[in-house]
Amino acid sequence: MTNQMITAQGLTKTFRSKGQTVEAVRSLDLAVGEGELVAFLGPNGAGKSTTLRMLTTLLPPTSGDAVVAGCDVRRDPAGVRRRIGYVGQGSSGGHTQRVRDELHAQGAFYGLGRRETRTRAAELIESLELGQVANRTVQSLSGGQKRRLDIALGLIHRPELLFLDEPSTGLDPHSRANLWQHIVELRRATGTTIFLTTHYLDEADRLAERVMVMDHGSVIADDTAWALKESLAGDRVTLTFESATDASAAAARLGGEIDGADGASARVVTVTAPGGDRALPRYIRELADAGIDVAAATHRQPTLDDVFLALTGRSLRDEAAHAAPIGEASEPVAA
Ligand SMILES: Nc1ncnc2c1ncn2[C@@H]1O[C@H](COP(=O)(O)OP(=O)(O)OP(=O)(O)O)[C@@H](O)[C@H]1O
Repeated sequence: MTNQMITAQGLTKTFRSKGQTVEAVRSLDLAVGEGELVAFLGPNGAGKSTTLRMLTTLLPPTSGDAVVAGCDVRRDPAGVRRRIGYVGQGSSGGHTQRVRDELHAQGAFYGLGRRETRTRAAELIESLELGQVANRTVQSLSGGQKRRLDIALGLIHRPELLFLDEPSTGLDPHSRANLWQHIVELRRATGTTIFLTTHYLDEADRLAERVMVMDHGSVIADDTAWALKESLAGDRVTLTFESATDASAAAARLGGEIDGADGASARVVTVTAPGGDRALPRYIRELADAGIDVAAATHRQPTLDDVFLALTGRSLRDEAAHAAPIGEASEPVAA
């Protein structure tokens, strides 16, 4: 059996502020095994960062327990911190220190000896391709280089477990892809367990072995991306007809939904079907036998956004677009 790197039972965080109570995390149970790469997804305000902050001992839980890298977050926070790396949302930007010196300072902070610090910094500079900028000041780095430095800083003491809070947010697609290549390669080489939050569903889909979806402070799904899509969303087959009458007859026959009440969308029917690529020709034949001609047809595999939609009736993409800006949360009075 795999050893557990993170376990939590009933982990809860309630903020009280100006007479209001926010239940940021509600009685969360979770288990992450050694060597896993787990992505934590959810809309803004779902409670992902608060969970990470409790697991990394930056925030005391209101109730519940968690053991992280073998240490209890309440009884041995120092032990947790020694064994984990944490890369938060804020970047290392603004420092006038050189990249190499920043890594040396971090090594000293973790109590590494001078020689070990230098060896380790050199290793990370190489593996995260920071060689060309190692003698530059941190503030002169690009966004992608800064995030790679953040990860190097989080790894200097060879943690068994690395927490990354939105590692790729704000990066352009090329830098995102490059950062991920480094994360995946590091993990392959060292077997480090990685627990991360991201708003990029495609990243979680492609790279994480397990996806946890959080909403309103609770985990509402926990499985591989493939299993979630297969069990909760199904493939989407979209059929377009010459008339709304044909569309409505087809929808009734196939158990599909008409996209809109009038106009062109009233002629479009969407059917959710497992193995949609195989279902599509069958639908077309069945409708032809009933005298209904299909004008156009497409098939699309489900995404993690479809999973969230199936679970909550809301789209994660829309939520992200309409989310309140960071900083609107009121100051906590009691934790
Ligand atoms: N220090 C705080 N004081 C009061 N409320 C807080 C505090 N920190 C977080 N919250 C509230 O707790 C809830 C969860 O916030 P959290 O930052 O954990 O969400 P998140 O899922 O990480 O969101 P995002 O994706 O935007 O980072 C939100 O309603 C937030 O406003």
